[in-house]
Amino acid sequence: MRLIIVVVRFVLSMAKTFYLGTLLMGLEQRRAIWAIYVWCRRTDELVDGPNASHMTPRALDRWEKRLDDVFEGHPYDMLDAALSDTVSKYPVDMQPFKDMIEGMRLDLRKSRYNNFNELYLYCYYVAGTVGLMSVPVMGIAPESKKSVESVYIAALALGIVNQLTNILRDVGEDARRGRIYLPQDELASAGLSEDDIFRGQVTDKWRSFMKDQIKRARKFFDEAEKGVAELKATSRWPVWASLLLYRQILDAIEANDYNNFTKRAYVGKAKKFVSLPVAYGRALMSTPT
Ligand SMILES: CC(C)=CCC/C(C)=C/CC/C(C)=C/CC/C(C)=C/[C@@H]1[C@@H](COP(=O)(O)OP(=O)(O)O)[C@]1(C)CC/C=C(\C)CC/C=C(\C)CCC=C(C)C
Ligand SMILES: Nc1ncnc2c1ncn2[C@@H]1O[C@H](COP(=O)(O)OP(=O)(O)OP(=O)(O)O)[C@@H](O)[C@H]1O
Ligand SMILES: [Mn+2]
Repeated sequence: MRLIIVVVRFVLSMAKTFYLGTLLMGLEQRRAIWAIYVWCRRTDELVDGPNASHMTPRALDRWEKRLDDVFEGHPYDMLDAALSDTVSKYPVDMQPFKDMIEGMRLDLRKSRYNNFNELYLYCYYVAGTVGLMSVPVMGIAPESKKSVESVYIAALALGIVNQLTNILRDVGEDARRGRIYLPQDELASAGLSEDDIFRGQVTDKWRSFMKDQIKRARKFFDEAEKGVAELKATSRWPVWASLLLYRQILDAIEANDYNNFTKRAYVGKAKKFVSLPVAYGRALMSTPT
């Protein structure tokens, strides 16, 4: 019984949903995705984790130097070694890794974004990069007729929109940390001030602003969906799973009547569970065009 509980909890948490989805992959490929995931998680923990208050640009410089060592085949610990192994087996480029570190630097010094261009750049650094890192491991289907570039554009869109969604979900939480990721110019045109965000009242102005933000995010999801079919068959399931799960957070924000100040938009366990076979079905149906 205990084992069953452990297994069910494991399956239901989000990170593990990716993991479950990767079971169709071969061991080597799954290990490679895992190694990239762990490196990303650790990089994020530097600025988001328990020791984040001690984080300095210098420490990020050291982390970047360590990345150079990993790519040169000189890992510092076992988790690094998994990434060294990955980059020796797959044509993974170092630039997106460097860009993610740059995103963490940006997050340290910046807490406002003037317009969507600036926000887009931040989302690229911290999440679009994940898409670029993953494609060389997941692989493009040999029968795909689309350009390699278009697949990367879709992967980029998925990373970016996951981050946008994360930002839309966490408006209240971020404001309590003094951070507003939403584009200032768009807030202003909607007649919203920073104080409105800090006060956190769900007004009609706020609802209307949020509707536009969600609409834009969905366009990115649509863009990303177009690319999944071009991936190798075994990679489509985890990507569909993560796409569907993240996309449903937008629905959950709507269901909360746009109260992302004090209510966390949450995809319930039942919906998550259903998403897995749905993702599986889509993975089977979506083949390269
Ligand atoms: C199969 C699959 C999804 C593979 C990707 C696995 C992988 C390497 C994930 C790394 C994710 C990570 C830890 C990134 C660090 C930066 C970060 C935290 C970004 C945010 C994720 C949200 O998680 P978080 O736990 O931080 O949430 P909280 O803030 O704590 O609430 C992000 C929003 C980004 C996640 C980005 C992706 C999963 C990109 C996925 C894109 C692809 C796999 C490309 C797919 C290819 C095509 C052609 C569509
Ligand atoms: N039901 C959900 N609805 C919306 N977002 C979720 C849900 N579950 C998880 N997430 C998001 O996905 C991210 C990754 O999930 P993950 O399972 O890695 O969480 P975690 O913080 O590592 O906690 P745990 O170790 O307990 O699983 C979470 O930080 C959260 O932002
Ligand atoms: Mn985070």
